[in-house]
Amino acid sequence: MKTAVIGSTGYGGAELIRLIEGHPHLELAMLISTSQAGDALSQAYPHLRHLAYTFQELDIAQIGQEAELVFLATPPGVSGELTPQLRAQGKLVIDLSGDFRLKDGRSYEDWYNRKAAPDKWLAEAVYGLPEWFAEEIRTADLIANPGCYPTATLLGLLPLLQHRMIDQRALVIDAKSGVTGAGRKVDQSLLFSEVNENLRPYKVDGHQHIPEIEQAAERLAGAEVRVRFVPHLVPMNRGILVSLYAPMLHKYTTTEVLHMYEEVYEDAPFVRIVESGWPSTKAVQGSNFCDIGVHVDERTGWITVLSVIDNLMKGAAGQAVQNANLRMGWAATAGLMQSPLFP
Ligand SMILES: NC(=O)C1=CN([C@@H]2O[C@H](COP(=O)(O)OP(=O)(O)OC[C@H]3O[C@@H](n4cnc5c(N)ncnc54)[C@H](OP(=O)(O)O)[C@@H]3O)[C@@H](O)[C@H]2O)C=CC1
Ligand SMILES: CC(=O)N[C@@H](CCC(=O)OP(=O)(O)O)C(=O)O
Repeated sequence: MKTAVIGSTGYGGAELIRLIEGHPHLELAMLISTSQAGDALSQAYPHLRHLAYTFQELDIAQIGQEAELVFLATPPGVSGELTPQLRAQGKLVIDLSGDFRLKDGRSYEDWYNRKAAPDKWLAEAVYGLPEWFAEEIRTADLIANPGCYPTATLLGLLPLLQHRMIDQRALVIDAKSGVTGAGRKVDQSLLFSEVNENLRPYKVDGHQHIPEIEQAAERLAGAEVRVRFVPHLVPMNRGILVSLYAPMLHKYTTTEVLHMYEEVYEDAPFVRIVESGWPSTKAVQGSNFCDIGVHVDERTGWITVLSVIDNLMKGAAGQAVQNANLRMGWAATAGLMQSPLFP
């Protein structure tokens, strides 16, 4: 299937190129760059110098002629503009940004502080978390790939809500991300000297992924969900660790809850339940896996869920390819079964 990547000089774009190159059914037809059109791919990404591609201008009409599937790996606000034009050309669109994840345009405007896409397109978009919303994704023409933090959080949280095991109004989510989560843009706060040997919270007073987490959680809970979410920046390249804490509604043992998770994710090839030891970001690095561990503290009646992903894989490009596989009826694992990179 002929594929275009818009935003191909960014980290998400580079990961998409790597995955599409190794995919049995996807073919890289166009690499779009608004800043480096005419340059060789190897100028932006020397590690891909074996691939003889040149970046092309953003030209919607040409994409219309040369590609069937378009991945948008662009900053917020861009796909809201481009997607209606691409859909008008009949293209299948998978958007890695937050532009189509929230159904309520006013909520997007509040949290992202920019104009939302038109309601018509927000209504058409399907939230692309394949483990939970596969039926809708199979027939979708516009897939809103989830955010990195929401992916790690929801894969850990939704089984508990589905089984009514926790108080959904008292969820505490402590999240930590590697620096590639912020993209390849130049930013003083992301300099080596500011990030290295440092651990710092950010957006403590409100992160744009809060409404996304609550929106998906409410679908499973059937009731209002409120989360207290605080992200932290960690001096490493890739990886997200989410630690989620909630009071349990009844008494369960860790073994019982682990068994429940095993059943829920029995047919999910990318979710690995960690039964002994604890999840760690290195164990999923470079892969599309999400590792989940749980612990019930019988003394306090609280559960801790620990969930890890590689933000650029299951948190972005890997999940986008997983959505393409599902939408096209290919094997869920097509082009995605790379083992994690270790050490
Ligand atoms: N990094 C991560 O872990 C995750 C990122 N995301 C989301 O995915 C999207 C991409 O993220 P990421 O790759 O990290 O970001 P980057 O900043 O690394 O790359 C974004 C790319 O978008 C292109 N771009 C910028 N402005 C425009 C424009 N006006 N029109 C078209 N293209 C433009 C640029 O490429 P060029 O100059 O070549 O056009 C740029 O390289 C973002 O929305 C992000 O929030 C989601 C989950 C995880
Ligand atoms: C480390 C870091 O800065 N991470 C980013 C993740 C951005 C992202 O994925 O945001 P959208 O897709 O919702 O735009 C952040 O916390 O804002």
